[in-house]
This record gives sequence, C-alpha cells and structure tokens, in this order.
Amino acid sequence: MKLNYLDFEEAFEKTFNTIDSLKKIKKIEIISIFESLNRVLSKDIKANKNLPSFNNSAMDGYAFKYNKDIFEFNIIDTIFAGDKKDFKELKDNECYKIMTGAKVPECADSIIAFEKTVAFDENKIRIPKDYKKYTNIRLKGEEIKKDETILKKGQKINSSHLALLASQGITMIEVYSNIEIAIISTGNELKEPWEKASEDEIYNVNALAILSFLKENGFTSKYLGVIPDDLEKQIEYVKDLKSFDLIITSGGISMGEADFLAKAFLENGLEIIYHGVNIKPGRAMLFGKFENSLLLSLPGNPLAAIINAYIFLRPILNKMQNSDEIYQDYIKVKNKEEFFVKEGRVEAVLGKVQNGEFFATKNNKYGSGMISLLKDSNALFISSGNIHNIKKEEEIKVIEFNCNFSSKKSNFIN
Ligand SMILES: Nc1nc2c(c(=O)[nH]1)N[C@H]1C(S)=C(S)[C@@H](COP(=O)(O)OP(=O)(O)OC[C@H]3O[C@@H](n4cnc5c(N)ncnc54)[C@H](O)[C@@H]3O)O[C@H]1N2
Ligand code: MOO
Repeated sequence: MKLNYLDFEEAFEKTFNTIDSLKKIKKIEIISIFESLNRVLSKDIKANKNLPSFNNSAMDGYAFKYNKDIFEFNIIDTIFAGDKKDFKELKDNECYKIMTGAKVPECADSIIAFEKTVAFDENKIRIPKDYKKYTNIRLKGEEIKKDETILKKGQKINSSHLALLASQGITMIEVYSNIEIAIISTGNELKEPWEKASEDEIYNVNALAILSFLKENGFTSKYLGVIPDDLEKQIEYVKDLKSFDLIITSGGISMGEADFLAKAFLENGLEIIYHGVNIKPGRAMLFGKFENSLLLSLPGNPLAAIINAYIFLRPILNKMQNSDEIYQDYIKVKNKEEFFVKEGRVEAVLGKVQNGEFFATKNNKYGSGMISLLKDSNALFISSGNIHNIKKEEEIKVIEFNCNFSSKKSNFIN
C-alpha cells in the first residue's frame, strides 16, 4: 500500500468535520462535584447567592462610620466571623473591633486594619487624618450577583471552577458522559511489561503510554490488549469495537507485510478519512469513521505515537467530549541553539522550555524509534515545511505538553 501524505492543515480540518458528522446523542449525567474534576459541563450554572452574600470585613481591624472630622473612636464591642446577633447603632465616635470575614453592621461604612491605626489601646483607636471612606469592606454581590451565569456549558472543570461551585454550595452538576475509548496494540513482537521478554522481543510501550496520556488529559479508556498480526483474527476482533466512541490503535499501519490493521477495519465497514499525513514523525497515521465511532491509528514508533497524540489526539478528545476548550494554545519563546528541519513537510521537534527559552532535544538529531527523549522534553516546535534553520535567539512558537486549550484555533505553526 502506498500512502498519500495529506497536508497537515487539511488533516486537521477533515478530522473536525468528521467529528461533526457523527450522529451522536449527547449523553449527560448528574454527578457530585467531588467526582467532577476534568468533566465537561452540559449546561450553564447560575449563582445560587450573591458573592459575598453580606457586607464583610476584608481585614482584622475596626469598623466605623466615616466622618471627615472624627479621628478617635471608642471600641464598644467585638464582631467575629460567623456572629449573627444584631449589633447596635454606632454613635459618631464609636467603633467595633471586627475580624476578617465578619459581617459589617449597616451602621459602619469603613474599616481600618489594626496596624493602620495611629494609636490604639483596649478601649480606643486613633486613625490617620487622610484615611479614606469605604476602605476594606467587601460589599454584598460585588463579585457575583445571584442568578448570574457563573460557568458555561462546555467548561471543563478544574480546581478553580470547583472553588467557585463550593462557594455557592453547589454540590451536584450536570456533565456530559465520558466518551468511551478503546486502546489496542498490534504486533507479534510485543510483550506486556509484566511478561518476560527475550532479547528478540520488545515491551509494549504504547498501550501504557497512551492510556496514561489519556488519564493526564482527564479521559478514561479501556486497554483491550494486543491484536495478533493475522488478518482473519483481526477481522473478527474488530467487529465488536463499534460500541466505543473512539478506538485508538498503534502500529500496523505503514507498509510492512504484517501491517493489515487498516484492512481488518475496512472489511468491517471503515471509511478512511485519511491515511498518511505530511508530518514527521507520525506520517503513517490513519483516521477514519467506523459507523458512529472513530478510529485513530497511531504509528507504532512510540515517539511518533505520542507526538501525534499531543498534536492530533488532544483536540479530537476535547471536541468529542463537547468541551469548549479544544485547540492548543502556543507560547512564544526564544530559541536557545540553532537547529535544522527539513523543508517540504511539517516537522514536530521535541524540546524543553525553561524560563522562556527553547532547547531542541538532541538538537533535533534523533529517530522516531527512540523512547527516552520524551521524558527529557516538555514542548513541541512545529515547522511549516517552508523553513530550514531556526536560528539562535529567534522568537518561535511552541506548544507545551501541558498547554492551555481555547475555543479559538491558534496558529502554532512556525
Ligand atoms: N517502507 C516504509 N517503511 C516505513 C515507513 C515508510 O514510509 N515506508 N514509515 C516508517 C515510519 S515513519 C513509521 S512511524 C513506521 C510506522 O509503522 P507502523 O505504524 O505500521 O508500526 P509497526 O510497523 O507496527 O511498528 C513500528 C515500530 O514500532 C514498534 N512498536 C509498535 N507497537 C509498539 C508498542 N505498542 N510499543 C512499543 N513499540 C511498538 C515496532 O516494534 C516497530 O519497531 O513505519 C516505518 N516504516
Ligand atoms: O511515523 Mo514515523 O515515526 O514518521 O517517523
């Protein structure tokens, strides 16, 4: 089989159009916020209450009614956070001692921190003459108003969102059900890491690498094992996979005589969207529609498989999960040492970003069969195919392994 290598951008576009064309019922479920990290909201969430829900003190200090001519106040009582009793009206020269977070009585409009007073004793304080009115009061509803939308449908939940939900006493939320993902490896040469491998055999790197890659990105998956390099057996095996939303395989898709994975899927009705992308590494990649599920076949070489996962798989997952944050954001950094890429194809170069500088891993002199380089890298530089050398000190765009995602497609290609 001879592969036609599809233009990189076109592959991206076809991928997204294919996801859009799937006839999918968006399944939802209601879950506890304790189980909701990385899940995607299936509806907007409104505020249950104002934030803050009462005027409260931003400092440990004294609450008083501002008067431009009064600078000394007698302390008449102390208000602690959580105090609910009614505090009596303050006279002009009276104040309350008040703790951070405590409810500020209606009669007070300003707070001074203990350390900002000019003098104080048990009973009295003096404030500076230039002290400003309304200082240090966190006003009811100043941050969020009751019924305001606080989180939008499509939001992937992180700890900051959970802080907000907790502040509202919201404990159950509606999310999209997790997409179901199957992971399959191919290759008779593979032994699982817990098996004994002879010097002629290799360990299965991709299954665990992809499984944990998915976990890092908030997705769960089922590892279904290694399919034997035998067409008849593969045809049988593949039949049962249509119930998954996404099937991720690795290996068996280039031109080797035992590479008949694509054929096994084709025999079962696979519609190939593309097979081969003009990118190094990872050009053997196959993407297809398998009834209402998708097949992403990553190359066997672990480094190529993982790089493709960073570039292609992450946006696919985000989109399939109905997240709003789909596309990788790039950052701009300074290139530390000159390195070279080939013209005429997109090239993904591993590197390490440190304090705003990019170091190409091994100066971009490595093969896609290597494995250890991934652990020494934390970012990818992606060339357009129109450049050859990337000079020292040049400003470049890179995608970090743990990049942010946004709803707008960014142009991360250099
Ligand atoms: N004549 C050609 N040969 C190859 C081409 C080509 O264009 N023409 N492309 C090369 C490139 S680039 C890649 S990448 C590989 C992709 O091949 P496959 O996706 O079919 O993968 P395999 O042939 O099955 O395996 C390649 C390599 O990776 C190892 N492997 C496979 N699975 C695993 C795994 N789960 N864990 C660890 N290592 C794995 C396998 O042993 C091979 O060494 O094709 C080139 N050939
Ligand atoms: O897919 Mo291969 O790893 O391009 O190098």
